[in-house]
Amino acid sequence: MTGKRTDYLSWDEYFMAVALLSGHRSKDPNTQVGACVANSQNKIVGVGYNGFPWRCSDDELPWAREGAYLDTKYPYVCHAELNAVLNSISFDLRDCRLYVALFPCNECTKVIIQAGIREIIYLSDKYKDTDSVRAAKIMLDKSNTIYRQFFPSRQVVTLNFQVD
Ligand SMILES: Nc1nc(=O)n([C@H]2C[C@H](O)[C@@H](COP(=O)(O)O)O2)cc1CO
Ligand SMILES: [Zn+2]
Repeated sequence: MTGKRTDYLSWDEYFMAVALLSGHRSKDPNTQVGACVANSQNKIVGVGYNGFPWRCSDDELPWAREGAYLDTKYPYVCHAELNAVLNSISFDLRDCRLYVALFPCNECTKVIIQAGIREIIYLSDKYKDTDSVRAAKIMLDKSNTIYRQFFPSRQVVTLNFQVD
């Protein structure tokens, strides 16, 4: 009997929680996505969330989902996965895992594969019926990149700023 805590976070829970926490930085009013890249030593090497590019003001670009293409967020927003890869401390993410709240789109999938990431762990696949996600899965299958949905054994992780 070591007295060790038993309810500590698993690695999967920990990295997914970091991804979700990062998503809380997103200004997107509809979908907040966070991503976290972990290496084979279980060290975090990059995090990101969906947002507009550097120096492109959140107050000037639109967050709309509908309307003329240029008046929506879609042409401008950087996806969480892209930011996590670009923010990472190493250019070479060979054998890393990417934790992300939402299944990657086809464009991020290209970046993920080219960076050397070998496994994607995701929570939601809410856009699975889109051609973007279909194309993503075609590329992931062909490149032998593993993807698996994460089914947590707990529903909530609470953060309390009040510590004693
Ligand atoms: N995997 C993803 N990572 C992301 O960061 N996003 C971002 C782009 C948008 O800012 C938002 C999706 O907006 P909506 O279409 O659900 O209102 O999430 C979207 C996807 C979906 O492919
Ligand atoms: Zn994407």
